Amino acid sequence: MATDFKSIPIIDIAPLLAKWDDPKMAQDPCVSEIVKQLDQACREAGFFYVKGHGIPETLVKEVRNITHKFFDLPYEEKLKIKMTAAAGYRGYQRIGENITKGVPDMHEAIDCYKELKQGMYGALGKPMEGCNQWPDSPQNFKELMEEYISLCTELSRKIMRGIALALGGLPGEFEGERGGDAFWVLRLIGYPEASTANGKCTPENDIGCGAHTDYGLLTLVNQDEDIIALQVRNQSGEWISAPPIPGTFVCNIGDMLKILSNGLYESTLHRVINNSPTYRVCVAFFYEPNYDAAMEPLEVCVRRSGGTRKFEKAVYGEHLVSKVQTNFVV
Ligand SMILES: N=C(N)NCCCC[C@H](N)C(=O)O
Ligand SMILES: O=C(O)CCC(=O)C(=O)O
Ligand SMILES: [Fe+2]
Repeated sequence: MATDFKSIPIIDIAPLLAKWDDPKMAQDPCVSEIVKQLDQACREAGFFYVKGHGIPETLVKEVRNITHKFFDLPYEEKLKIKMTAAAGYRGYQRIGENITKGVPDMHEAIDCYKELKQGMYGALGKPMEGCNQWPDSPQNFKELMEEYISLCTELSRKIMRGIALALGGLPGEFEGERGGDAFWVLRLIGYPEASTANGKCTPENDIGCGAHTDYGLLTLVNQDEDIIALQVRNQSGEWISAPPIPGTFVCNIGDMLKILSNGLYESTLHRVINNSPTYRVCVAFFYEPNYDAAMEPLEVCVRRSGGTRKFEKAVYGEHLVSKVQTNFVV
């Protein structure tokens, strides 16, 4: 968010996806063009839309539809998969349960995380250990989400190869020890329609999700069509809308990429306000580093940003746990 951007750029990443695996991808002129666009978007806004991402639109929609169906169920039914600390913070949370800067958010959600093998990361992994809780109804929920997670993981990995080049690194910069066993988070979120008085929506009353940054590397936002609710903060503090654009994901940078890039890219503040008369669903996929990866500024980024290391080492899993434990008072 280093500028006063007024809108969020759209990047067609199809040529990057076609060459993601090519040892000479960095020399390819079509890839270079996309890398340039990614670099500019990440420096200026920390947010961009991707089109040409290759995930079938039918699946993208179906994931939102089935999420609507789940949130339409009676409360008691949803409570069958209630999120608890003992379940590794996985499962359903009611409206107001997630807290941002001390204020309850007006959303309900199901949180899912990559499953960690018991004891795999010792004390570091313990708070997040547990099995994802999937509802029995609607049918096929788990299967659909698992397919979606797998496609989003692949897509994110390929976009991160473009971002690695944008930072002046090698394509595999975010693989291996940093991201070769990437952690992920999936949040299925429901934002109630704005409350109405005399048939009119009361503007700016309820914050669906308070201003925050995301925690990892890259977020892919799949939001309901026809409702404008996601807002991104620019340098002067204006809130710029990120309206839904069919066939795209909204992508944004997380805290770990801010560290890795030595602040060349920032994790931009954003929030959600659903002022529409319609219930809104968003499916957010968070692509993260390896759970136990220690993040520090890449050499090339330190050089490119004046030679001073701006951030201390941070372990991704520690960052996640500290966030999760302040989001929920369970
Ligand atoms: N994994 C992510 N990014 N989750 C987004 C939740 C943001 C709200 C949360 N209460 C917070 O304050 O972070
Ligand atoms: O609902 C949205 O559009 C975005 C949600 C979000 O920012 C988050 O869950 O981190
Ligand atoms: Fe977010």
